[in-house]
Amino acid sequence: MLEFLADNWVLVAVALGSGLMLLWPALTGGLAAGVNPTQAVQMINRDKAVVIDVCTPAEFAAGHVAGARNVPLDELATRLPQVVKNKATPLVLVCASGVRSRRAAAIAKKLGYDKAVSLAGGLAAWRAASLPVQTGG
Ligand SMILES: O=S(=O)([O-])[S-]
Repeated sequence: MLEFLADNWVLVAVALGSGLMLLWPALTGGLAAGVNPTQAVQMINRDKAVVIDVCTPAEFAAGHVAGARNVPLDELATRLPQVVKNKATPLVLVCASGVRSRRAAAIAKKLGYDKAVSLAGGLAAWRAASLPVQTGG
């Protein structure tokens, strides 16, 4: 165990870091920071929310929230209305760690998607919560 920690201190540091990032929204407060993975799952299951991954296609192929659609951030404004026609649809925006998805949620709201939220902590938080991740385009 100790040997594992010593050999894999980078992994340990990343795990601690992502743990802190999970806490961060709670500390900084509010929905502006986005929803946590549990809240996102509830939105998906209960409200039939659509998950939009705003990463690049390469990042998306390497791993994404199961069932997510890929609309890279720089194409969001033009492509989102084609991908999700009904603006009343709840959206969960996801990226690697929550920075781009926050911007994406703001863009989606401006486009009229009032129920757009960002997954705080991004795919890292999703993985940390042991939720399903898919690979491939
Ligand atoms: O995915 S990220 O924009 O948070 S680095």
